[in-house]
Amino acid sequence: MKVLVTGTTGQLASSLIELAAPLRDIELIAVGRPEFDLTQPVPMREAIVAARPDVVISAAAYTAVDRAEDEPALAHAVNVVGAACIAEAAAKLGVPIIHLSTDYVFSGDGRGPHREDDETRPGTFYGATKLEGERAVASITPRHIILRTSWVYSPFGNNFVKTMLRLAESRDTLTVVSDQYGNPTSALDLATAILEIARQPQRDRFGLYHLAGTGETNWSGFARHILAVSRANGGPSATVQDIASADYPTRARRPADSRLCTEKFEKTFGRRLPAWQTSAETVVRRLLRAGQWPKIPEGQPQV
Ligand SMILES: NC(=O)C1=CN([C@@H]2O[C@H](COP(=O)(O)OP(=O)(O)OC[C@H]3O[C@@H](n4cnc5c(N)ncnc54)[C@H](O)[C@@H]3O)[C@@H](O)[C@H]2O)C=CC1
Repeated sequence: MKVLVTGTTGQLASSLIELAAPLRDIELIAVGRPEFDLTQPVPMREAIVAARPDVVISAAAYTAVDRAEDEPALAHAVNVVGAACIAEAAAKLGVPIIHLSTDYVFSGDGRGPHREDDETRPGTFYGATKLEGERAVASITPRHIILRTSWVYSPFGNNFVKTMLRLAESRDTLTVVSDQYGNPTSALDLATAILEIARQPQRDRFGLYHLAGTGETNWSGFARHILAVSRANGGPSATVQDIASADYPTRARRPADSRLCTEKFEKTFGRRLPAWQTSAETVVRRLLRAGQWPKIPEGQPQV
């Protein structure tokens, strides 16, 4: 079967490309910049229709949470108009779309874990555009599986794991916020689950789901685990000191508790993602083996 993914360099798209490469039953086609830009979604929509995939995975997004506050039009163009155009292509072909969304649709002021039908109230422009994107996709085609995920990391792109390793190379102590709770999710785990869904997109499974790594932590707990694994494997290490979000002001205010309840996904698809600690260990060890982690991303590393 042909599976098309939007984005060619993102964490999830890269994970899908890597995992699908050895598979005989899946031909993965990745479309993205520079040829296809979601701010010019019509050519992308036409390219998708012309490729005639059996399933579309809408993974590309404007994910710069802080910058979105200052570039609302661009974030909206990509996350709402772009997402809608991808859904239109899937609808035109009559094939299912698997669309990615975020825990940041929740304000995080209440207590998690959040269920799919809990009240959404994004506190960031990024979260607001992702929520509007979800709604656009759902209104364009009933053949949708919308997956809200959280705190994504992987061997690819920029993410919190790489940032912690990089910072630990040059600092003895890292200060990390300890009052924001969530579920770290390996893009490789997410991609594995998505490929499985793509193989069997039954009608009675269409809908909105939460899908994230099993277990929960806060950012400083996540950092401690990353650095403990790194230390045990001869990589960089540092002491992690807890700080409050109030002491680490960011342009966009992050949810305090954006934990996702994944029960609905587990009941429907009969599986859950591995424990976040195990998957984080796999990614840290892989990064250490590769011996490199790209430069620290601009601004806050959290999405
Ligand atoms: N990274 C995270 O922590 C989280 C991500 N998500 C969602 O999961 C999905 C996958 O995220 P990641 O792979 O981590 O994101 P990423 O930031 O690693 O990759 C985003 C991809 O979108 C592409 N993109 C951005 N603007 C584009 C445009 N104008 N035209 C074409 N492509 C464009 C980028 O080139 C990149 O390939 C996204 O929908 C994101 O909103 C949800 C929760 C957390």
